[in-house]
Amino acid sequence: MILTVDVGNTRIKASVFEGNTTLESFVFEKNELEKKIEKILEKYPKCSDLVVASVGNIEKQSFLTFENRLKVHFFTQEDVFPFHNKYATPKTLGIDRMILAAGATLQFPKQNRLVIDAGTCITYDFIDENDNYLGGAISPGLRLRYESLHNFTARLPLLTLEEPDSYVGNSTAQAIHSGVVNGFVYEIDGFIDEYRKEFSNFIIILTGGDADFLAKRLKNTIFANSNFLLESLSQTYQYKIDND
Ligand SMILES: Nc1ncnc2c1ncn2[C@@H]1O[C@H](COP(=O)(O)OP(=O)(O)O)[C@@H](O)[C@H]1O
Ligand SMILES: CC(C)(COP(=O)(O)O)[C@@H](O)C(=O)NCCC(=O)O
Ligand SMILES: [K+]
Repeated sequence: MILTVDVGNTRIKASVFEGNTTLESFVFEKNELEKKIEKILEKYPKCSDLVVASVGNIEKQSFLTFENRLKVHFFTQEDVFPFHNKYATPKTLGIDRMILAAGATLQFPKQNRLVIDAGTCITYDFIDENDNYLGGAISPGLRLRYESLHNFTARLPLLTLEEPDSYVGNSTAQAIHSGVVNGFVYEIDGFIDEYRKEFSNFIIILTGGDADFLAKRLKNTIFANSNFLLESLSQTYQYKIDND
């Protein structure tokens, strides 16, 4: 039994796995890290490994306190991954993106794959059918768009996610919702269309905190799985054990 932990820039997500089966998933804030992990381990004392991917400001040291109870593995760019990394700056590639790419490679062998993670940022990651990780894109996520409109202007209010009435927003609030939500959807559909011009066939995996909201709004059909990063973390860890 293993406990996987994904430290994003907004929240921490965790899942307990028995083999490939997810037993339970959790979401919590950064200041609750230790307390929540303690609780999970109390409930699942059979966890033998704690596996972490962090792009947030929580470092390896925060997990060392658990080392006397179980094996702790904190993924870094130095680990073995099941793809050939063609990124020009592999040392600065987000570990979350590497885990997503690894999960896509292991779960969907020998095909082109595009992974879209709609979290704090939207990240796009493309792995071709020969398992070359090519790169992708990073853009502001849904909440980040609402917040930056407010933070970097004098007159725009801070709004929370709402379905726009139309793409022609007829008030300040509706114009913001249209710009953020429709812009978000158009961007993703636009990227997918662009990839289609170059690669005739590829599967698309959509994940992240906004995946479910997005999935029904995209014109492209996609496979949405909000737990894909944690599932990938469990599979990549297994891959590491088998290939180290
Ligand atoms: N309770 C919540 N708190 C914060 N963000 C949330 C919540 N529920 C949904 N979201 C959405 O999830 C996105 C963040 O996704 P998440 O996958 O948690 O990010 P990260 O992995 O970067 O921490 C935000 O853009 C926001 O719209
Ligand atoms: C792009 C990210 C900030 C996304 O973080 P997230 O939205 O998952 O919290 C993260 O993957 C990161 O810090 N990447 C480093 C730069 C890169 O991947 O090239
Ligand atoms: K992301």
